[in-house]
Amino acid sequence: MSLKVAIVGLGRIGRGVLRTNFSQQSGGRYEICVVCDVMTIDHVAYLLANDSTYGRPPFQVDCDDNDLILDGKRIRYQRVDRRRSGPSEHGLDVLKDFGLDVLFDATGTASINDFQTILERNIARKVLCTWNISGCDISIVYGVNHPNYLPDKHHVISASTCTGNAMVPICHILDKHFGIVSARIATIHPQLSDQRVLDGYHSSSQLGRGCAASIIPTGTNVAKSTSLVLPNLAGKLEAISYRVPTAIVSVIDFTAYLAKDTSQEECIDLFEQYAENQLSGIIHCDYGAWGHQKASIDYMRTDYSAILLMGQVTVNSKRQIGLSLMHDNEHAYCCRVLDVLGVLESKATV
Ligand SMILES: NC(=O)c1ccc[n+]([C@@H]2O[C@H](COP(=O)([O-])OP(=O)(O)OC[C@H]3O[C@@H](n4cnc5c(N)ncnc54)[C@H](O)[C@@H]3O)[C@@H](O)[C@H]2O)c1
Repeated sequence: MSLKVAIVGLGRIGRGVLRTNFSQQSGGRYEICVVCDVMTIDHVAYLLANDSTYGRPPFQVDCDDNDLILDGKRIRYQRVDRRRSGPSEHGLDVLKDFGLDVLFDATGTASINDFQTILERNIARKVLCTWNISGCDISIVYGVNHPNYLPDKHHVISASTCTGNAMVPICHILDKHFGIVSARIATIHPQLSDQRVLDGYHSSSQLGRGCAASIIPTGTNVAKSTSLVLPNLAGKLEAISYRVPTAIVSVIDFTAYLAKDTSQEECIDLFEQYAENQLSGIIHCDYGAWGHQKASIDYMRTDYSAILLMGQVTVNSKRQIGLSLMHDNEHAYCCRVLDVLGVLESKATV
């Protein structure tokens, strides 16, 4: 059964999922029948065709008054604005006509009540979103807990966050084999659209600082993302994020205290085994190029949720492990969103 999907929010992630869906399979891996944003349709076409980070997409982009046209395939565009008072005014009710299986929300601005309304009004059978939303039925990190998805029980689904998708598989391995006593996670994250370009007012003072001028310490939900999927780690993780003036690819610097003794060799073997077997396509062990460590930009457009820099794996005093991870925070995340859609599709009842 091919899922009928709507994308609401055509920002970095919404456009990324649209682009990746078309790049993975001619005509699209899934049937995205309608896409929505507050922008006019010409703005969407312009941003899809011209991307400062990834360049031009590998398909032709065009539009008319109602449809985006990607390599000749029409996708209906619906202008919506959830800030207006009720569902009939904000435009989402129109989506009922599409018989949607999944409304994929990549706005970052919706509430759990918005999602409940979508389900109650039969606008879509499932909602999938791109952040940790309180009250969702399940947070899925593909590769680790996606078999736990139950179609009769889980209707509002989170695909976790980009850093959650990187951190959870690694924590899963370490906790299963050695037990994590406590850990500190530092993410070094590229600029995001929630930051100011120049110093100005923002409800978070740090995110109001000019994004190109500084390395900006800020909060991150990665500890929450991780413990939502691995509840055994609740209360054991602390995290900080630094926003840096780059466009793409995140780094995670990770230190954990383990409950059992181990060695650098044992950990390297374990990561290699997982990368080749249970977590193939999700984690990758990277040894650089000709003995040289690559730079973050070299990992742009990689599909893996987490790339382990194998030259940086350290074990001190048998119980303290240090790791460096990299991941394309947009593209790899969009690949995982499509994988989660695949899980919903495989368990969909006709
Ligand atoms: N950028 C990343 O690296 C990344 C990775 C994983 C998850 N996420 C999450 O994905 C979400 C979106 O992030 P982004 O970087 O794509 O942000 P973005 O600002 O680039 O995109 C958000 C889009 O949603 C639209 N939008 C906002 N409110 C809307 C509304 N009420 N109705 C319709 N459209 C609306 C905006 O116009 C914009 O086009 C956030 O929750 C973020 O945490 C981002």
